[in-house]
Amino acid sequence: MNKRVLVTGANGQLGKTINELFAKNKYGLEFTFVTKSELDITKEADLKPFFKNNKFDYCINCAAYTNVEQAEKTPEIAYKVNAEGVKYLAEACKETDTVLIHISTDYVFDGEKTEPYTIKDIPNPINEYGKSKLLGEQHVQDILDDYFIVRTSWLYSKQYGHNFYKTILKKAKAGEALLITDDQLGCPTNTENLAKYIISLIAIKSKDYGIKHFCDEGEMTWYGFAKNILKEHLYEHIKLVKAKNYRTFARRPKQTILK
Ligand SMILES: NC(=O)C1=CN([C@@H]2O[C@H](COP(=O)(O)OP(=O)(O)OC[C@H]3O[C@@H](n4cnc5c(N)ncnc54)[C@H](OP(=O)(O)O)[C@@H]3O)[C@@H](O)[C@H]2O)C=CC1
Ligand SMILES: Cc1cn([C@H]2C[C@H](O)[C@@H](COP(=O)(O)OP(=O)(O)O[C@H]3O[C@@H](C)C(=O)[C@@H](O)[C@H]3O)O2)c(=O)[nH]c1=O
Repeated sequence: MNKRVLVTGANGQLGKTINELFAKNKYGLEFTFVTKSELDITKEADLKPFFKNNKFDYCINCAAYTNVEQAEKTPEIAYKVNAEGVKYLAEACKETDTVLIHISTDYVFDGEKTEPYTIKDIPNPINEYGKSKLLGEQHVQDILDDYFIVRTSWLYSKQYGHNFYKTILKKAKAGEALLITDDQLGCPTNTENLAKYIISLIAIKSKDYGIKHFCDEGEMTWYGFAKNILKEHLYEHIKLVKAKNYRTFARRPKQTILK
């Protein structure tokens, strides 16, 4: 029998990628994609009947508040979605025996470790986005037994959404010189690879529940990532300057390579 899979936050870059790659019922999966306007995860009263009426086997939660800078200025919005909304989602999954595949972030770590972060390392987020995402993880762990928390890093789609990859291309196309921080180390992760990993958990009927780390190979700084993007698109003539202490509103962890 087909497994019924709900994807929340379907208008985001990961949601759209899952839709593009898997909506046509591959691997015997039957998908329902819901955008924020169709199912707002912070609306508890809408969420529970929706789950009860539909009987999903899995819920892939791609819904999140991902604006790291704005989260620092108005944290309550980030907590509402990334923590409270996730709690309601976990409760709805609990009541309906739905396995939750929840996506989290490398920004739950403080970045002070010199080695890659393992799933056993203790999170210690240094910005409001990371704190709100950690609280979301904790709700999932408190409420559910059958869950996957998939932490990933520096996510980008070449087609969909807002991300560093697209920002750099936009600036390069406009002929803007680029001043890019060289102070953080991480692994950019293409949404297509993450989407395949998530679906593989369902396809192989994994019951190895708990926290997972998934990122693409290749550690680099944002400067290095920008350099690669310019090279890929033959924009190597665009001026690219390493920034030390690039000023942002939110602090970012120095190194968040996920093992
Ligand atoms: N982007 C990144 O670099 C990284 C992301 N992640 C995590 O991966 C996951 C997917 O991220 P990504 O695809 O990049 O995120 P996006 O910001 O591209 O997409 C998130 C989606 O969630 C929607 N959304 C926001 N609030 C709600 C709500 N209350 N109810 C339902 N939907 C809502 C947004 O809608 P709208 O736009 O209309 O507000 C948007 O469509 C998230 O959990 C994120 O934290 C992890 C590491 C890196
Ligand atoms: C646009 C730009 C950014 N930067 C810096 C700012 C920041 O330190 C770094 C990355 O900038 P961004 O704002 O694009 O990325 P940021 O919002 O920090 O990305 C994070 O998003 C959340 C959702 C995650 O979960 C993380 O894994 C991570 O991907 O690059 C520059 O140095 N120059 C620039 O021109």
